[in-house]
Amino acid sequence: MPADRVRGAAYDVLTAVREQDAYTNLVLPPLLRARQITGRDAAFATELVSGTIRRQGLYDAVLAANVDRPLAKVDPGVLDALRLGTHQLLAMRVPTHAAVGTTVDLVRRKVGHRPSGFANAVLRKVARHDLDGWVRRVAPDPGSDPLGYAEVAHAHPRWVVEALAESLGDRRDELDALLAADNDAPRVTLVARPGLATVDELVAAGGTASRQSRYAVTLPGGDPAAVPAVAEGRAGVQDEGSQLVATALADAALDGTDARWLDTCAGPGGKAALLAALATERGGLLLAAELQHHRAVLVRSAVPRVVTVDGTRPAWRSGTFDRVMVDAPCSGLGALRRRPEARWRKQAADVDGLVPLQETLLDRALDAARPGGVVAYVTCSPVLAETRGVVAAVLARRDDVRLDDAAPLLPGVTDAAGPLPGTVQLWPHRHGTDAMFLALLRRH
Ligand SMILES: C[S@@+](CC[C@H](N)C(=O)[O-])C[C@H]1O[C@@H](n2cnc3c(N)ncnc32)[C@H](O)[C@@H]1O
Repeated sequence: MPADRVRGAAYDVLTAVREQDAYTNLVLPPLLRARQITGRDAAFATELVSGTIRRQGLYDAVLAANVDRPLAKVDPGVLDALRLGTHQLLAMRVPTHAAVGTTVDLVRRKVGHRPSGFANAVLRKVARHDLDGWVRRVAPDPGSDPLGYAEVAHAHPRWVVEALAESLGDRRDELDALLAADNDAPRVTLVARPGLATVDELVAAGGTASRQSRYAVTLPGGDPAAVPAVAEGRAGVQDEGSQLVATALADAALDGTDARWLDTCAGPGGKAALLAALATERGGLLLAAELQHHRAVLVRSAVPRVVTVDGTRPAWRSGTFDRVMVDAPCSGLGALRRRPEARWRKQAADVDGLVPLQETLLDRALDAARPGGVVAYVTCSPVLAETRGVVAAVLARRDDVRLDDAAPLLPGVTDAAGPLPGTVQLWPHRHGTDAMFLALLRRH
């Protein structure tokens, strides 16, 4: 059983996420390093924190059924500890005596002696049923209220359930699988940056080559920074979907020059690093642009030419680039696996606010492309307003652009038709990737 300092670390991350709006992915790794929590203990802490936050909506419904007052009246620190205990009981196969005993200890150490009896009583009640048993008790009937069931059983806010259901279109029967995939920890996937590292090198370091991206290798676990190619910046950690959309842009057929590439929304630089390596192999050059200076600085570690500019008011001449990537700021509803707290923080109104920016960024990116040049419009969201809506709106007001067929540019990928002909939509439950959307547009 991991020592209590592991659960103490998990509790402290939950506190930072709740009190300071911190991001799990930014807070957890340095905290584990600072407390010298490594190996299996680090993996346990990561699953404890991420799983607890992802499923918070469900765990709160379970706890509400076992507490005799509204959860809002429970001390927030005690509630965090109860959520951690509930995740261990219902999803981590920690024996009841260990999950309950360590949570009661945690409450005593972090909050005080008084609420420890309460925590003990509540968790003993939670331990009476398994996860499925609790879902049957606290979620609406899936037959009569499928979206209400999905909201509670898979712990997603209602508006997210509705947006994802809509984005599945005529495959709405996959909703449960999609939402369940959002609750799984994503595999750690590496990219072998072309010309700098090889897939064979990463396989020799213990990874498994993927059949979808020709540069992707998945790791069985452990710390990716321990792989020498990653430590040296020749390889990186990158979702396979991100690799696929970047290579699709690089592989699109092009007549004429192929030397000037642009990434208009480059920070923190994952796709820019891959595109820069591919451009360099062909004797070309990538210009990476990013609005926020601190994110532009991150891009610089892997890309030589980086500028801090607003992609809606570009500093480059129109009609000059052969290939352009617009990886637009988006709701991120396709990457919920990776950002445990994101689903609870975002609002439906965020999408409405993003769409005009996405349209303008795509418009300016099309201006930047030369006649015959190709533009990839990418989101890590499958929400139709951000994908189909943006592309259709921009196509409707321009007569110098057409939509290319992107599907043949992802030869290892099947069953990924997007919401407009020729577009691609990847899915966590079908492809094991983030739900990346890709449209390839061509200037003429
Ligand atoms: C989805 S992220 C890009 C991720 C990046 N391509 C990668 O693979 O690492 C979108 C980025 O667009 C940037 N951004 C937002 N508005 C922008 C604008 N008007 N011009 C340029 N970049 C912008 C955000 O700061 C953010 O870094």
